[in-house]
Amino acid sequence: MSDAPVPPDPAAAGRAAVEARRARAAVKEALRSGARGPRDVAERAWHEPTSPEARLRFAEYAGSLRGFGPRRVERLMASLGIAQGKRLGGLGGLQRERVRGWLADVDPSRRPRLIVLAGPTAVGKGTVAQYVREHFPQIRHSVSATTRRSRPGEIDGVHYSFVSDADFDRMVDEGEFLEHATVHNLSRYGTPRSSVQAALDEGSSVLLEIDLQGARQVRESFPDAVLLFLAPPSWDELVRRLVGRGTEDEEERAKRLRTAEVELASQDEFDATIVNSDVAEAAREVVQRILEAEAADVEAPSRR
Ligand SMILES: Nc1ncnc2c1ncn2[C@@H]1O[C@H](COP(=O)(O)OP(=O)(O)OP(=O)(O)O)[C@@H](O)[C@H]1O
Ligand SMILES: Nc1nc2c(ncn2[C@@H]2O[C@H](COP(=O)(O)O)[C@@H](O)[C@H]2O)c(=O)[nH]1
Repeated sequence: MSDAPVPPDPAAAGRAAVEARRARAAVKEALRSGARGPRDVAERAWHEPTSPEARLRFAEYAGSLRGFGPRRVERLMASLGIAQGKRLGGLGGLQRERVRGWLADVDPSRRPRLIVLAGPTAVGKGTVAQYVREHFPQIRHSVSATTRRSRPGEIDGVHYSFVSDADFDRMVDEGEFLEHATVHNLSRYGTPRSSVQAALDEGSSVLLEIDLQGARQVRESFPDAVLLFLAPPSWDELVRRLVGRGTEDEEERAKRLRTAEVELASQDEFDATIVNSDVAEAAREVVQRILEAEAADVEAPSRR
């Protein structure tokens, strides 16, 4: 094979540029229509430097907000010390802090919430949460720590932080968990306090996919958290999903189903039950509940 440099493909570059413009236009339209809030867009830009949000010019971003004409955008940029042409993803640390301060005034109509998604084993919590992750990037997801071994395909730091028993003990002792529990009498799981608090402070709601014991602990320490219970269409379907997933042996499946009976009996403790017959529909219902909760009670002081 030759080592000669591959000549650029102008047609492919042109197509990519058109696609990128389209993606930025979609973000602006979402801001204009109110489908996405300005805080969500800014945080996404800062967390994902290659995203369309990051490539959006600040002037276009601010200009997409209701009530922000060119003169107002110009004044805003001058007051925040942002030069013309600057992209959202290119803002420095100080500029980001100033933008966050401004957003706190401009978007006071939404309050970030802690959302618990619980439900029996294999009901589809992970599948629904993954759908939310892919289609509704404004909602953040907590990555739990666990002492269980990773399954094939699971990535440390993405699906879970896989830790030893000793590390888990240390994290408990140092108060690093917002809640933690031994689940199915097998392994320990815990929600990291600092990353969840950081996301809330940045104005994003955070979804916790945790068990019933964890849900109860969250309700104690965050009385304004929203607790959603994901239920199966039927018991038989739940068993089919657990067996079909094929990640547990017979003995562990039996343990999980025993926990599932207890969890199904606890639905009344939750703010809402969502039946997972169809993944996309269940995910949309979860997001709908989150948006409603963010918009509710904004005048009420946080009880946290
Ligand atoms: N609506 C659905 N219809 C059919 N199958 C589904 C649906 N939702 C999820 N599943 C399937 O059910 C199985 C279990 O899903 P998943 O692993 O997401 O459950 P879970 O609630 O996160 O389980 P656990 O609590 O044990 O971790 C998977 O094989 C998944 O593909
Ligand atoms: N209390 C908590 N429960 C958690 C947390 N992370 C996950 N879980 C729950 O554990 C079971 C089993 O999960 P699996 O990945 O081993 O199948 C499931 O119900 C999860 O929701 C957590 O941080 N705290």
